[in-house]
Amino acid sequence: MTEATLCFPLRGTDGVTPEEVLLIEKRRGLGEGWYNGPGGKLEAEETPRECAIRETREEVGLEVDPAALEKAAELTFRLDGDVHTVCHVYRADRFEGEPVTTPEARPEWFSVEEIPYDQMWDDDRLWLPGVLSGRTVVGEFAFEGGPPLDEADFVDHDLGWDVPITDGSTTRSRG
Ligand SMILES: COc1nc(N)nc2c1ncn2[C@H]1C[C@H](O)[C@@H](COP(=O)(O)OP(=O)(O)OP(=O)(O)O)O1
Repeated sequence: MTEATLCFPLRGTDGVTPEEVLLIEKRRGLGEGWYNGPGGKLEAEETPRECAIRETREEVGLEVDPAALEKAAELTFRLDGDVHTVCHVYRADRFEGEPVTTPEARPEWFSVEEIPYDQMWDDDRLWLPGVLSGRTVVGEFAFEGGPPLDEADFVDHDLGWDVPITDGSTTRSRG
């Protein structure tokens, strides 16, 4: 089982819903060629928050303000019945720097009204709109026909909205 993060930097957050979200076109690894948030796998001894901040720095060069990093979702992705990845999802409305392309990712700002769901993981259209509107969600998603996960079929899901979510690792003692 892999533990991973996603971070969604937001612009224009004066109202309830932000105007824009920074996505990356993933240039290598799982989900290559699709849009997603910056993110990746937890390293040894790293908390999910530390991972989200590090991955956003490494993938697009933005320095997220830790005080503005808000956990929005905890998503479990199953492949052929087994837990494949637990993913901690964050919103961030304060950060420094301008996004840059790196070997891992090409960043692009999108209006929240024009997110390219047809070029993203199949599950994203089910939870990302709620996350961008400030809600919390715990979700479980079933894929079949892998590995790899990004060649499997999305077959089922279960979502719990507006629930309290913890901000620690699901498998490690440090939070
Ligand atoms: C199954 O549905 C998924 N949906 C979304 N939106 N994101 C997903 C899904 N499954 C995995 N992810 C995310 C979780 C991670 O942020 C990335 C995969 O990261 P990767 O395996 O490339 O991890 P890195 O640490 O960046 O890679 P390196 O090992 O190359 O450093 O996808």
